[in-house]
Amino acid sequence: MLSTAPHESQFEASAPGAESFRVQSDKVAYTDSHIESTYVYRDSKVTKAANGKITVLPTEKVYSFRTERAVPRVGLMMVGWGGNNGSTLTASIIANRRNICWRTKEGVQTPNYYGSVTQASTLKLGVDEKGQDVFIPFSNILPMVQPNDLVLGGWDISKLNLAESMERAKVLEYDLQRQVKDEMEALQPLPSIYYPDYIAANQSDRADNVLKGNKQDNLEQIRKDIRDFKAKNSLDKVIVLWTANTERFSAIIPGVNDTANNLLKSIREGHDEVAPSTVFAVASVLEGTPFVNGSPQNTFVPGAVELAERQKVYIGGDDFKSGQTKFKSVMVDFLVSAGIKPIGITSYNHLGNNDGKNLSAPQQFRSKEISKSNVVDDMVASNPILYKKNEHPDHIVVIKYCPAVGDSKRALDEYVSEIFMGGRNTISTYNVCEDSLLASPLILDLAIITELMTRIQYKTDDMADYAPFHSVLSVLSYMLKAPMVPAGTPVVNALSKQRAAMENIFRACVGLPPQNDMMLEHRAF
Ligand SMILES: NC(=O)c1ccc[n+]([C@@H]2O[C@H](COP(=O)([O-])OP(=O)(O)OC[C@H]3O[C@@H](n4cnc5c(N)ncnc54)[C@H](O)[C@@H]3O)[C@@H](O)[C@H]2O)c1
Ligand SMILES: O=P([O-])([O-])O[C@@H]1[C@@H](O)[C@H](O)[C@@H](O)[C@H](O)[C@@H]1O
Repeated sequence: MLSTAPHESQFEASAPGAESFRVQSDKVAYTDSHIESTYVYRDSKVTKAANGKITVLPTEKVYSFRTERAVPRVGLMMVGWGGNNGSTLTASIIANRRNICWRTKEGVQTPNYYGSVTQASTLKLGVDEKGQDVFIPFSNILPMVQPNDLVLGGWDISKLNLAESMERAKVLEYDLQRQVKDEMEALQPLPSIYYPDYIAANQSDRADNVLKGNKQDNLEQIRKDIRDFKAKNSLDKVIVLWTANTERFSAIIPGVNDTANNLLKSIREGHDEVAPSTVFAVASVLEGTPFVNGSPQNTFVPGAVELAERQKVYIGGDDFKSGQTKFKSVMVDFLVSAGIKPIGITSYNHLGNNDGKNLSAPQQFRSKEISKSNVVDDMVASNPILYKKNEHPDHIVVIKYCPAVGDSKRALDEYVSEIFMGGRNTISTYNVCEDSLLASPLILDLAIITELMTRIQYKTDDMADYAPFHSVLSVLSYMLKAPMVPAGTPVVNALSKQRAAMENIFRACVGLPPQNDMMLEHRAF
């Protein structure tokens, strides 16, 4: 009998910062300071004998997790604070914090955090006594920083204050801008590092707020800025996040940036091949402050990664996955997992904001082309039925600068696939991505989840004590086009897998099993 019952579910939300639920299990303990869980991590080990016979052995490994419950006072320092993303996020947090509403031709708008996975998505906690799903806000799974509580600051090579930057960005409606203007005017980006060779020459007219001195002076100044910001605002923690312009790639040079000590020496000596973003990353790591790269350049040269690992400081990147690429990481996952073979992916967009202006220069475009092009590799590699070894779809990335469209990027994509019996399927999409309105919530999630990870430790039976995760925070991959992972570990771009990994790690921290969607209770009864 076909059921016409509506799919009813429950939604349980709690006041910001209040405990939303307790897991009743002998595998979970709630102390005043921590949530402690014991989690059985199950997987399958596959072995292939010489005769080709494959054996699969289910495995179990016990992890103990502990999460500090106290949410600290957190500062977010953005590099490129005066940019479209930085100014849009800042104004939006002010609007949410003060519940500022504004009028548009559609009527009265209210502030929200749509597009943030932590603030505007939910996860299934379980089922109630009627078998109905119970959902909670994603942010309720573990104690997380509330966006409204973030203390914002940062640097920019442009000396405009945040109100002038917001006006220059032309992202937010005037009626909202006018209501936050006073508070935004008081926000002034700190002078920043400017090495003209690293960003497009067309950015030079913005560079009127620039640090003097050599690279070592710059490093020490940025470290001091972080310390001063933390002290001035009585912060417990700071997260530094790069949302400044896309830089050209740095050449990886043995003896220059291949090890932590060589990189520190190169900064002392003022070597040309050390980018501003790498100086910021080194400064952050030396201050014990996590650093996240929202742009595509290779900020994290091998020496920077080694330094972060040595200092046990979290780093993450690269390049916010906000619209066109986010969609691509869903489309290709859908096609390949459905047994359909994409053979041509043509990814074109034009945008008219300053990001687009910077990307109109070849070297800066090349950085972006790399991060946008690699996003399908894991999905293609997962299906040798469709793809021979080293076979890939044709994947074209085109970005054009068109001032007329401003921040409202137009993404036109075409997916040509081989289907049943030699057939062809073509899917074309036209996606108007309001770039900064899509990227700003991701900056929130990157900061909030990075901070949460600094409060989670794990321990396995063969470890004497708890330890932090690996310094390269691959759990941030859902928000990033070119996810950084610990050396030798797999890169996952498929959006659904990225979200599941993040959710299930946090579920394990409160002793809950992974979400598996088997719904056996509705199938076998
Ligand atoms: N949807 C998106 O907006 C999106 C998605 C993915 C990646 N990104 C990346 O995020 C970054 C910011 O995007 P945006 O739209 O805000 O760009 P933007 O050009 O509006 O802002 C960048 C800001 O960085 C400043 N800047 C440049 N070099 C600097 C330095 N060395 N130190 C401090 N400030 C510096 C510029 O003056 C500018 O204010 C770009 O690299 C872009 O490629 C954006
Ligand atoms: O929408 P998305 O692909 O995730 O990301 C965007 C790109 O499509 C666009 O080409 C680029 O200019 C932006 O900086 C951003 O990277």
